[in-house]
Amino acid sequence: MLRAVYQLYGTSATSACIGCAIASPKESHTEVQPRRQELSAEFTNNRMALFEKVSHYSALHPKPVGLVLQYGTSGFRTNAKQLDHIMYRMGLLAVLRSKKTKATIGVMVTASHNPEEDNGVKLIDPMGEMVTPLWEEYATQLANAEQEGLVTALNDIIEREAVNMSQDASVFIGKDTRPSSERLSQAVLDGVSSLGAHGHDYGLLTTPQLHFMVRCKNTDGSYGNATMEGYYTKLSQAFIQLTKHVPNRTDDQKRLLVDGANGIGALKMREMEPFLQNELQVLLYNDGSQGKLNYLCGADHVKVLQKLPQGVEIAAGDRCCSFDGDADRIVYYFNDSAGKFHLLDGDKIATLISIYLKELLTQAGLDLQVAVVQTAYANGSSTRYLEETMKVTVRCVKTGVKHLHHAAQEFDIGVYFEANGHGTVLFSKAAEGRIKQLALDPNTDDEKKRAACLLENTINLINQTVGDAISDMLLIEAVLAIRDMTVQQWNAIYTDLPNRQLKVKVADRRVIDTTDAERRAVKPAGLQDAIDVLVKKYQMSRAFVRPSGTEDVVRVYAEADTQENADALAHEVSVTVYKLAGGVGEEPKPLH
Ligand SMILES: CC(=O)N[C@H]1[C@@H](OP(=O)(O)O)O[C@H](CO)[C@@H](O)[C@@H]1O
Ligand SMILES: [Mg+2]
Repeated sequence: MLRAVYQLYGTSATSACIGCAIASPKESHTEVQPRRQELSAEFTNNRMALFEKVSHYSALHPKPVGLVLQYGTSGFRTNAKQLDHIMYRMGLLAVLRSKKTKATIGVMVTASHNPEEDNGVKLIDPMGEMVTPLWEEYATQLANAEQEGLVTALNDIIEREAVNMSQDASVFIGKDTRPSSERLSQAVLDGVSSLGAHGHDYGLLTTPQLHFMVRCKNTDGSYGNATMEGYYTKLSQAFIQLTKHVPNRTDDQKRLLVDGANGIGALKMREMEPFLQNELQVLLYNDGSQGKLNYLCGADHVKVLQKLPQGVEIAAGDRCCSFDGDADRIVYYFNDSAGKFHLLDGDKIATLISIYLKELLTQAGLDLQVAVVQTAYANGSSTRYLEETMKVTVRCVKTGVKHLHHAAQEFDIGVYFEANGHGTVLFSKAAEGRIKQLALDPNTDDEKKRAACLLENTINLINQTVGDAISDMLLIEAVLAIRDMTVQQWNAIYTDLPNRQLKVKVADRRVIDTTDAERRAVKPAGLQDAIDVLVKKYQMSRAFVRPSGTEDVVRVYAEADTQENADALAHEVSVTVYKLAGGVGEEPKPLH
């Protein structure tokens, strides 16, 4: 197994020019040559000892021969049985990333809304954002190296990134409540320690909480304290500040039903409750004491099936929300007095928050641009409302939070939400500065000061690193209270176009290629033309297809003037995909 190391370093010690520790052998500075050789030998010995340790421990986390996995839309995600070697290797990669960035890196063990048997892992960069795309590629390379090639693959990354191996490293690790998460996070820790680095294990916490911790650590506490208490204190204080001036909030207004998806979000809501000092009265369902994670409950179930989760006792008009399995997504809903279900998804959340922010900015007299970032899955009515009624800039990007986050960073205030409820708000440094300055300025008039203070507390309430169900929930609750709005009034801002999402199984989903933020298919030939013909048959219609980044399926989305038409269009497009893109199994059947 160690042959690769000897091949790399055995023949010529001076060729080991990695990082800044060793000067290039091509330089001909004769005076320093002996010292350099001495250093090189020591360096080589250290590196070999390190790699021997990596090899030794990696044998305890062996890769199934031939297994190929990809760092997908949201990290690696598959059946938990296939992930032990991936976890170990992500521990190694996190150490390299930490040395490279000279900062703490996060590793989260979770498979979010996937079934309980699955698991996954994602890396968190220094400011709490998703790891940069180039390192996603490294993650895939390292994950797929066969056992005997692991050290070579590791060394390749070290060389390409000129990682200084003598730099200290620090890695934060967290996990969700899946039964496999304990063992898998231990494998991450093994990877971290086999490269001689320090891993801090937070144990159970939500994905966005780990993102928060990483950012706190790397900003020396200016974002908050990197502890659970630090997180709860920061958010609950901001929430209490925001709601304390709202007159006569009734118990009904403070009451919220929360579906915890039988996951980590439920545990953390319980922990947070005392910090909220009864300003929010949470009735927690699917808290994990009985049901299975994500099973017939949680944000994804509610959004995709457009119906209530099991296990929630809802009365007409009750305001409810669902988290997903790692609490980075949230959707709201209610049943009206006729028993009809109404969903308030990521698009409705983005709209509510944008209205609130725009109004405060006007009151504060601050000329800051608010933009909303969506994906092709955003309901057409939301885009129309935002552009035509609210006159905000709307940007459409590819599916996946990293794309939304990136686009949102371009604006003073970027509100981004996927329709499924994953999103947050980003404030540029300049925008934050101007808001804070106005709140402090003794010459600011009362109305402006009030608006600036509300904006300042809003910033503190938002987890700007990534979508966060708890933080988003508190923000929505605060906005509804401040604006004295009911969930019904919020829902009436615009009416969703009926829509349908379907999945089609094909032999190889890579035969589909898309453009225009995934709204048009450029491959296979003829597919887009066929979709265009189908779309023309219906009123107010739109449809697109794209290969999923997290499941082995092609996703179909359609919307139209009525639910029947949306269903029919989605079905017809599914059949077209099946026929033109190599469908497998039975041909899709009509929904009705
Ligand atoms: C239509 C849809 O909801 N797609 C989800 C899903 O991605 P797919 O690439 O569609 O499988 O999982 C992603 C990760 O959680 C999430 O970012 C995305 O929005
Ligand atoms: Mg999630």
